Amino acid sequence: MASEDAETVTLDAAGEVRIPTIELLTGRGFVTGKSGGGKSNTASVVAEELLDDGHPLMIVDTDGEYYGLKERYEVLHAGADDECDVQVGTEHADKLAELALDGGVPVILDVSAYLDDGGHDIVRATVEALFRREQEARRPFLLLVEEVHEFIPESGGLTEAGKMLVRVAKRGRKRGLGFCGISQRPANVKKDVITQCDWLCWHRLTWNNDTAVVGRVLDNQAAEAVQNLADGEAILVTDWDGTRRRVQVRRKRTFDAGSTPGLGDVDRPELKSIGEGLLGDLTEISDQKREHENRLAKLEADLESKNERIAELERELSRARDLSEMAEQFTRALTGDAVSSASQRTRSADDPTHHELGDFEATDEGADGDGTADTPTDDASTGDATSSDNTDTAATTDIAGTVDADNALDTDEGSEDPATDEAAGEPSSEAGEADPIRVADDPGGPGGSNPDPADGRSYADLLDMDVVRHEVQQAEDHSRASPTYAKGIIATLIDEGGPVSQRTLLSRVGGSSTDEVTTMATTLEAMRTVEKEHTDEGLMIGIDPDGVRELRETSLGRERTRSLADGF
Ligand SMILES: Nc1ncnc2c1ncn2[C@@H]1O[C@H](COP(=O)(O)OP(=O)(O)OP(=O)(O)O)[C@@H](O)[C@H]1O
Repeated sequence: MASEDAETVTLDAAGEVRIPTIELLTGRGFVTGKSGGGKSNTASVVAEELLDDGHPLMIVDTDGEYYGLKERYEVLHAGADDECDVQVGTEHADKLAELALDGGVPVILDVSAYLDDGGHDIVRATVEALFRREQEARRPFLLLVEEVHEFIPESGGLTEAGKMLVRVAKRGRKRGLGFCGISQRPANVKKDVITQCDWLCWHRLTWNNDTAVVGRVLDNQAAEAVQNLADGEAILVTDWDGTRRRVQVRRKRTFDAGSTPGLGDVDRPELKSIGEGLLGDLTEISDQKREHENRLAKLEADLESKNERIAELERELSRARDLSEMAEQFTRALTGDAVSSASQRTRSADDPTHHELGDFEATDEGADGDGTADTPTDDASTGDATSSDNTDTAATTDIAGTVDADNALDTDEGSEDPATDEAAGEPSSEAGEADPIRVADDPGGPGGSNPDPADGRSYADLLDMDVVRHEVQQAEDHSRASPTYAKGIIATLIDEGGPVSQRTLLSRVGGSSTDEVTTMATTLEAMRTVEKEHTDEGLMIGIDPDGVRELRETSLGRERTRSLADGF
């Protein structure tokens, strides 16, 4: 029966144990007793009494045993289990607090089915929301917490939920927020909280540690008495009237779910359903959360697929880079780099200072084995590609006819004036003075230009090439001269380091007349190894640098083509 006096609630069947409602709602209580002692029944009686009078409360139900209240009262059963009116998470905390405090809706926060820390999380969030909201609401409201030792243990640290409950226990009263902890092991509950309570209900306790707590909080007589209490019987201590009495709490009127194993296995009574309107707000939050989670899942899936696409594109890019690099190497091989690498090989292999005329007369191995002998026609096809090299302004040869590659390169880079380039044949006094190892500046005229200053080749270097030897051999073959006549002319031109007159050549290489020299020079000119020029001093014959360079380039080009072809 509901209390006749709205100012009090009655805990016993006889109606003699009355407690001021306000003390229950806003005070701090502690109900304890060993398993089966009757503490849950007592808590349910308190709840029934408050609900009878229309007072709201929230029960943190750790074992799913309070839903029986719904047999008589409209209580919102919120939790994780399907049997609950609504499934809630921390996102519902504010709404639960609002419904409870502003709407006056009694709530069972059933945390029995949450996994891991889920129960503590929702307790923390909801109690925090209640505490915050009570700042404004100031509505007398009782928070009942089962198995409170799990949240506020005597030893060990407090979880966030525990800290929040301690906060309510210590400061809730001023806001109208009452607190009642329930535990079967008082020894395990933080003593600060127990000793701060305004009302305490000690059911049967038998464990020494627990009765010792009774002894400390009350006295030895109580510690002795508490061990012999019957089911539902308790020592009730109330601060507001300073009394301690032995009472028999009545049996609760609503369904006793505590005596059954679980939510699903019980033959449940008809339970009062909570209004659809109340659930609407909570389910809307659930829908929003589900929508949010779906959106998040979709975004994560999109992100994953984009990451996969990025990885795929990166792989493609890497492959493209490899191909591009390959193509670049191929292009370099077909163009400049092959020339320069060939030049490098030639430079490192040849020591120009050791080129003797005897080398030049060595056995000719240069004839192409494949029958594609270098011809003047072939030479012309590559002549343009390197003709610009012929613009050296201070081309000089050293003692052995060697060109200093670096100096020549510097000079080459410094010559930007085409007019200067055209005058390349003129002797440069500066160049001659600047470098003591050079004994002959470019004298101009036939053979006066260095054939290839850029890569440091001397005439001897160039003429020692197989291709040139081949041309010289051809020249000899096409003339009636002695087999070494052409070589003799070339050797003399190299030895002299510049153009040589027809007569000088005759005296050096011998022969019946200058006509013989002229004929051979003409043949060599056709082969593009020498060039002739008629001057006041008579016919001057010199090395044809352009021709020799073209011969060389053509030969290198062929080498390159052959090596690339071999590579495929
Ligand atoms: N006031 C009471 N009068 C008669 N019997 C009672 C009373 N309180 C409890 N009981 C009996 O004791 C049983 C256990 O009660 P209750 O569930 O309240 O104990 P408890 O201390 O909460 O136990 P547990 O800690 O295991 O939940 C009840 O099912 C009931 O049979």
